[in-house]
Amino acid sequence: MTEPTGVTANPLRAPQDRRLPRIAGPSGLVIFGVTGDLSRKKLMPAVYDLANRGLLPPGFSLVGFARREWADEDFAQVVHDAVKEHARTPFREEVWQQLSEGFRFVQGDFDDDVAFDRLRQTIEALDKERGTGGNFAFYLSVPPKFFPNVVQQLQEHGLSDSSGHGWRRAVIEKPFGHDLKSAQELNKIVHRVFEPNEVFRIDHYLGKETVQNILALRFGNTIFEPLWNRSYVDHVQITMAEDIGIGGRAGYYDGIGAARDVIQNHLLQLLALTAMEEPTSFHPKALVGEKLKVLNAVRLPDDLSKHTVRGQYAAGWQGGEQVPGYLEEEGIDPNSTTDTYAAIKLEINTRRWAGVPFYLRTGKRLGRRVTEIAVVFQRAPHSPFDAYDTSELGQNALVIRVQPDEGVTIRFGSKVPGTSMEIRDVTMDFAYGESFTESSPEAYERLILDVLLGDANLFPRHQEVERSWEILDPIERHWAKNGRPESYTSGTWGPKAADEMLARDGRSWRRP
Ligand SMILES: NC(=O)C1=CN([C@@H]2O[C@H](COP(=O)(O)OP(=O)(O)OC[C@H]3O[C@@H](n4cnc5c(N)ncnc54)[C@H](OP(=O)(O)O)[C@@H]3O)[C@@H](O)[C@H]2O)C=CC1
Ligand SMILES: O=C1O[C@H](COP(=O)(O)O)[C@@H](O)[C@H](O)[C@H]1O
Repeated sequence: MTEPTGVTANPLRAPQDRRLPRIAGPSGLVIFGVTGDLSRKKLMPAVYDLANRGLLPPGFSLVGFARREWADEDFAQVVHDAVKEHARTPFREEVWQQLSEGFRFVQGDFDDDVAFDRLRQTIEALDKERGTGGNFAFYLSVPPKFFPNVVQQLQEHGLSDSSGHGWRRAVIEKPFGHDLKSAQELNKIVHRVFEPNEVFRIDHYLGKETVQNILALRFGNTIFEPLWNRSYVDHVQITMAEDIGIGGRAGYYDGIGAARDVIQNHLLQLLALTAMEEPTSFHPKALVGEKLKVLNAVRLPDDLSKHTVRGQYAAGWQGGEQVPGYLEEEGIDPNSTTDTYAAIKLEINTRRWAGVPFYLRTGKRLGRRVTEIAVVFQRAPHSPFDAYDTSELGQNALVIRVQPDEGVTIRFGSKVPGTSMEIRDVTMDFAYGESFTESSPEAYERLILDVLLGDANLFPRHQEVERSWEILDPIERHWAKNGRPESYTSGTWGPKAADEMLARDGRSWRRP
C-alpha cells in the first residue's frame, strides 16, 4: 500500500505556475462533530472563507452530522453564526446564499445505523441535485475515541466506497490514537476502509504559513544554516502557550491532556521541521523521509522525573476575570489527573544536534497565547569587554513567531549609545503584516482545500504519527505512575517544577 503522493487532481494547477488559484472540483464535505468547538470556530468559517475566495465549485455541499434535533435551516443558522463570529473574510450575502443552498443536516449518534443510511441517501441526493459527482470528504472532528467507530460505520453503510463514481476521502483529526498501540490499530482500521491516498491525518500546524516558512527560512537562505547546529546553538525552546482553559471541551480533553493533545503532534512536528536535514526536494517522500530521520534520532533523557513536568491549572485571574481551576470546569472528574501543562526535554542523537537540548512546553491558562520556536545561541567563546558592560547582554536568539504576532525576531547585542562600550540586547524584526500585502489563509482553509484537491503534502504520514507516540508513550507511563500533576495558578507561566527543570540545566524559559 502506498501513502498519498501529493498529486493534485486540479488541472488548473499547472506545475509551471503555482501561483494560480487552486480551485476544488465538484465535491462535498461531511463534518462529524459539527456542534463541537473545532467545527464552530475553524471548520465552518474556513469553508465560508474558501467560498468567499472563489475556491469552491458552484455545487459545493456541506453536510453536518450531529445528535441535535435540527432541520437543515437550523444547521444553516449555526453555520451562519459561526461564520459571522469567526470567518476571516468579510460577510458577503451573495456568497452566503449560494453556499447555504448546499447545506444539509443529518441527525444521529455514531451508533445509529439508520442515521448513516440517511447520510448515504443525503449525499446520493446531493450528487443528483448539485452535481457533487460522488466526491465526498468525511471530516472526523470528534473525540478520538470515536474515530474507529465512525470509520467502520462509513464502510458498513456503503459511504466509504464510491463504486467508481467519484472519490471518498477520510479526514482524521488529531490525536491519531492515544498511544502507539492504539494508533497502529486505528491505522489498520482506517486502511481496511480507505485507500492510503484517501486518508488525510490532520495536523493543522502544518497548514500555518509561519510553520511552512520554517523551511523557507532554513533552506531558502544562506545566513542561518551555517549556525544551525551544535557548534553554535546552545538549546532550542518550543513553546505553545494558550491563555484559554478547556472551555466546553471536557468530553474530549479529560483523560487526553496537554501532551497527547499537542506535544505528540504539533510540537513534535515543529521540532522535526526545525531540526531536520535539508530534503532533496519538497516532494512529500523526501520531506517525510527527513522528518522521520530526525524523529527517529530523538532520545529521551534517562531520568524522566528530572526532565519532564506536568501541571494542572488552578483557579486564578486572567484578563481581569476570575477563572475556575481545571477540576472545577464543567464535565471534569473532580479527581482528574489530566495534565493541562506539559514540559519535556528531548535530545537528538545526530552529528548536527548531539548535546543540544530541545525543550518543549505547552499549557492552557498560561500568561498569554503564543507559539514560538526560539533557537538560542551559545555565548561568544571569549569576551574582550568588561563584565559590567555586558551584564545586560543575553544570548543571541532567533525566534520564529508562529502566532499570534507572526514573524521572526533576531536578538543580538548592540552598543548602548553614549556609553564607552556597554552592550545591551536589541532585536531585529520581520513581521508578516509589514512585509507582505498578501494575507495568510487560516490553516484549516488551506488544509480543507488540499483535501478536496487530493493534495496530501501538508498531512503527516502514519510513520511520523507512530514515531511521535513512541517518543511520548514512556513519558505518559512515567507520569501515570508518579502521582498528580503539579498545580499552577491560572494566568501564570506554569508549575514551579518547570522552572526548576530548566534551572538544573543552568537555563531559564523565555517569557514571550
Ligand atoms: N477545538 C480545537 O481547537 C481543536 C480540536 N482539534 C481536534 O478536533 C476534534 C474535536 O475536538 P473539539 O471540537 O474540540 O471537541 P468537542 O468536544 O468540542 O466536540 C466534539 C463533537 O463530537 C460530537 N460527539 C461526541 N460524541 C458523539 C456521539 N456519540 N455521537 C455523535 N456526536 C458525538 C459532539 O456532539 P454533541 O454536541 O452532541 O456532544 C461534538 O460535536 C478532536 O480530535 C480534537 O483533537 C484539533 C485542533 C484544534
Ligand atoms: O490542536 C489543538 O490546537 C488548539 C490551538 O490551536 P491554535 O492554532 O490556536 O494554536 C488547542 O486549543 C487545542 O486544545 C488542540 O486540540
